[in-house]
Amino acid sequence: MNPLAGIEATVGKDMLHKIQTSKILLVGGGGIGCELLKDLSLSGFRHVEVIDLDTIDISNLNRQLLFRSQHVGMPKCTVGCQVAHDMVPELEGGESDNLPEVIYKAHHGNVCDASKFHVPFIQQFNLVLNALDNVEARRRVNRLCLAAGVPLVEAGTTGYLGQVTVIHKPSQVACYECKTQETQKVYPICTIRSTPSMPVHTIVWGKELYKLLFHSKEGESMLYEDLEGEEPSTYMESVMKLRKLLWDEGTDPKAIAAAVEEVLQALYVTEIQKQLDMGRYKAAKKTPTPLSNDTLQKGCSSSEDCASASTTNIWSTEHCVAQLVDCVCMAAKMPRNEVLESFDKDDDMAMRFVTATSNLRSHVFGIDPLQSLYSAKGIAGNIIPAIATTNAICAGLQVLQCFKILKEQILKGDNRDGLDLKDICKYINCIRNNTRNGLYITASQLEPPNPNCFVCKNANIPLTLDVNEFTLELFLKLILKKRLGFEEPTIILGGDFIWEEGDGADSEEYESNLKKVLSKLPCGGIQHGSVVEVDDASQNLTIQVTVTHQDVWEGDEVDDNPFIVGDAPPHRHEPPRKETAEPPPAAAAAKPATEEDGDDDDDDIIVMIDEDEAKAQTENGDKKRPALDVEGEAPAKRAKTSHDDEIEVIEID
Ligand SMILES: Nc1ncnc2c1ncn2[C@@H]1O[C@H](COP(=O)(O)OP(=O)(O)OP(=O)(O)O)[C@@H](O)[C@H]1O
Ligand SMILES: [Zn+2]
Repeated sequence: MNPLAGIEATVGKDMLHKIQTSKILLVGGGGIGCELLKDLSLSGFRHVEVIDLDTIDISNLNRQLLFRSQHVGMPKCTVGCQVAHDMVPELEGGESDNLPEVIYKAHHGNVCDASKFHVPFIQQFNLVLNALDNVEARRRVNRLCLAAGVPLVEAGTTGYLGQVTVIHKPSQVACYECKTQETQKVYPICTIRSTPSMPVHTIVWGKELYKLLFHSKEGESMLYEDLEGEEPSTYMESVMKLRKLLWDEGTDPKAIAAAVEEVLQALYVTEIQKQLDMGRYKAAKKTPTPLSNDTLQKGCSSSEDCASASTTNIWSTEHCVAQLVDCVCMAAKMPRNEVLESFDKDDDMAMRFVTATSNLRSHVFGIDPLQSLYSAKGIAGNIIPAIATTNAICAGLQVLQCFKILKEQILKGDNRDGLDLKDICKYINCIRNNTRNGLYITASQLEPPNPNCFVCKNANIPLTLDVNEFTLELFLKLILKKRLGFEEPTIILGGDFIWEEGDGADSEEYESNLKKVLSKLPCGGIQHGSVVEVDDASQNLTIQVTVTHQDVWEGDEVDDNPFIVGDAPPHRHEPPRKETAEPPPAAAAAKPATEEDGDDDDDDIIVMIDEDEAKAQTENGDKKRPALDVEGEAPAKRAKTSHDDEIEVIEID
């Protein structure tokens, strides 16, 4: 019996032959990647190459079906390729002899490595499948495929939700970067500081409290207040005292324990009572209740073993107090450089600290439910558990899109540019609650490119900054690399080179420009109205940036170096205009960047904004379509488009 008879009956002889002779590149060998490898091999694909940078972790085994416990520690791509290779069905009677050899080739590395994965590499393949979990890598593959003219079948899942789409420049369809990738949830600062109402608010507060105690620069925490300033919160003095003791070497552990008790008293009793006395919570739905002195004292004198406390049970308030004392005393004993400056969900002490501190605050503010360490970790790290079934469904849908592309390639022969997938492929959504028509999987037409997309439409980028404060170094790091995804930028001003890097570049020649502010660069410098050209040969990308100079914004420290990519708002500190129905400029809520932004923790998708900005955002509504995969954030529902009425059931044609 021919093991591929089923496939042949479904797709036809010519298509099966195309499947057997095509070359496929798969980027990412994790949850979706394993499903894809299984689907591809069982469908008869004989040449598949996989790029993945990771090794197999024990936590992957529940859903990454090609891996077993003996594979833990080995590269995902190597094991995935071996297992999938052995699953490719061979035909009986030597019929497979006329077919190309079965090659499942692993590339253990980062797809952003321009020395290995470049446009000519991509051009070897009939199509590329993405099974990634982060924006940076997706952005890179998007650009490589656009430059190479190779179709990309992109997918992402978040819990029960999944999306699949096809990107192909010659087909004039939207690319991955045509829409802003929303990666941050926004909470007003005042909610976090004074009026929390949800567990996530107290967890964010706990992370900031961690920073206030352990970060080398206390000002990095949004809870920081200057003791010399106007009416600092009552806890600032005791927190600063504890910080000093922690930073001084050889402090008596008893002094630390006493100082922690003082901080707890100030945070959960004195400050709350002060706010109540000032009538702050008169109109609030729930009035906070200060922590009882009895709980504080019992917790502080507890001798429970905190390090091995349950991670799945909810700790009592007394135990939370004991945990905080234990965490701070433990940090005091550690060498300074071993205590993390900012919270990391994978650091045991940091996680115990944040669980305890946020639960005490939730208790005081009557916020339900209190969290176990395990569930607090989910919220703090914004983890939505991956669901194997969603991955399997999306991978299957990706392979169906592959069939459509390959069928079109049979019709168009070798003419890469003649391929038009606009009306062939679909944008597919997997949803948790069915549509009015009872569908859980919906498909709509691929959207056209965004005319303002600088990646696929070479649109000019407006950039607003202070040219007398911004150095070339910051321009490269914060704007070109971090914000715009350039790998090896070359900067040209009025026809002359200002900066060059990458293969064969003579960066040393331009080294002296790095520390210069933009207006003082050679060739007349970058001034108000200058048009700067930036090339990146590694991704065949050339852009033009039109610079608008704006003096350092009122109220901002020069060191914060704010900038706005996109249309600048009339004035960043202008109050929201209530009467206007006009949507805000795309970048109006852009967060001022600091140099530290480059070290952002990927898990930290929560930002704080001030009340005015928060109101402006809610009043104007969020018009963005959610990202294909927003790490850890439910893509909710796709914004309604003109195509949404054309929902259809997926079928193989
Ligand atoms: N820049 C990159 N280059 C190559 N592979 C990448 C890159 N970024 C991510 N990946 C790979 O993409 C895969 C994504 O798979 P998945 O979302 O299942 O993540 P995971 O790390 O396996 O699971 P989890 O994060 O849930 O533990 C991972 O195997 C990861 O190694
Ligand atoms: Zn685009």
